[in-house]
Amino acid sequence: MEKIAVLGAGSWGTALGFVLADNGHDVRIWGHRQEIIDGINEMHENKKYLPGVELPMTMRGYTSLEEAILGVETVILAVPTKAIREVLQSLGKVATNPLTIVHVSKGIEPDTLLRISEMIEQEMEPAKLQDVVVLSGPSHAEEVSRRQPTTVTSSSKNMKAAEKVQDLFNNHQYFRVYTNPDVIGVEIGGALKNIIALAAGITDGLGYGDNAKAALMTRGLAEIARLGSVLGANPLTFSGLTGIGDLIVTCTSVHSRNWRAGNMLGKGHKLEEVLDNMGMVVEGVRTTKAAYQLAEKYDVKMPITQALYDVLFNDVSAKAAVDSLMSRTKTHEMEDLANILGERKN
Ligand SMILES: NC(=O)C1=CN([C@@H]2O[C@H](COP(=O)(O)OP(=O)(O)OC[C@H]3O[C@@H](n4cnc5c(N)ncnc54)[C@H](OP(=O)(O)O)[C@@H]3O)[C@@H](O)[C@H]2O)C=CC1
Ligand SMILES: O=C(CO)COP(=O)(O)O
Repeated sequence: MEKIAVLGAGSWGTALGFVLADNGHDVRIWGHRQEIIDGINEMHENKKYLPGVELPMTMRGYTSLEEAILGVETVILAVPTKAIREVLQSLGKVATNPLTIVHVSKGIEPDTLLRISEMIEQEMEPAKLQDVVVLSGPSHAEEVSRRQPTTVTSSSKNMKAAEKVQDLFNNHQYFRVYTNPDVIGVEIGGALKNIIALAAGITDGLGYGDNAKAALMTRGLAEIARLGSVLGANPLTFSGLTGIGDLIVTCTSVHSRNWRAGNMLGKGHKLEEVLDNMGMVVEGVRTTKAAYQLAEKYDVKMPITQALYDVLFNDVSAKAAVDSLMSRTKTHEMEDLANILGERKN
């Protein structure tokens, strides 16, 4: 049994705290909203982010970060990518011992183009950072917190740390954790699938069918793998849980905020209105900007990302974006991947 702090009292932080508490750990969940933390402590429910789920008594909520991390060696970082730096800066001020930081967020920072593990290494003083681990995979909070079978992957430069996190979370009833040493591939797959889920929501919203969604998922995975390989990922990771697995769950589930946001865009709603209505993070919007910038920087073809960027930020209509994708110059399906694999061999 270990004392573990979860930073972020949203859907995912709460659901992961639930798994850790089920596994017998002493879980301290930190959030910055008093009413959410009061709800967790007094009603054993996170009414805004996981309504209807009875949280274990052993899960305590805190609004003081200093109190939440007292005596803790492992911290789960579960806030949206946009809030990561702010939370790490607060953490750095109150941490007194080296921490293993397990991040579970799925995004890339626009402009710096950093993955989250890189942001953590940049923000935390080395004396306060033991290891960085990423936990990612096809896993909606709504299903995990109802103990429905789920599989995820734990990844770190230090495989011993990845295995420790595997042991902390693994639950024989409903939460199976694999390991993978490819941190780049795991983070890129998890972040970029949100772009494709937005696009899949858009085609559903436009009234297109399963053929369109299958095309987006398949060609979407091809462009994720193309960029990921250039960034140093193992291409095989994209056929795993954090690649195709997460792409499937996010593009096909009504739980997905990215899919739901895309669906509203496809039905003609404006981006601002969609984001205001969601009330939860839609990571794919900022990540589309970051991936667009990465594609330009590394000269990687990412037509779906580029089309979505135009819909989100250049006022191009969803229908026009689909038309432009369909009328692109004809090409060989495997051409780009064959080139990448050729380059990796040389
Ligand atoms: N939900 C899911 O099923 C899964 C989510 N993820 C990833 O987990 C990450 C977190 O998402 P999720 O929990 O779903 O998001 P939610 O929108 O459900 O919750 C986000 C939480 O973070 C809090 N927060 C935002 N900014 C700050 C800040 N500056 N300081 C402290 N707390 C802050 C929010 O507080 P407030 O109420 O004030 O906004 C809220 O409690 C994302 O990267 C997502 O992609 C990964 C796998 C599954
Ligand atoms: O990452 C997720 C499932 O694996 C959650 O996706 P959304 O953020 O689109 O809800």
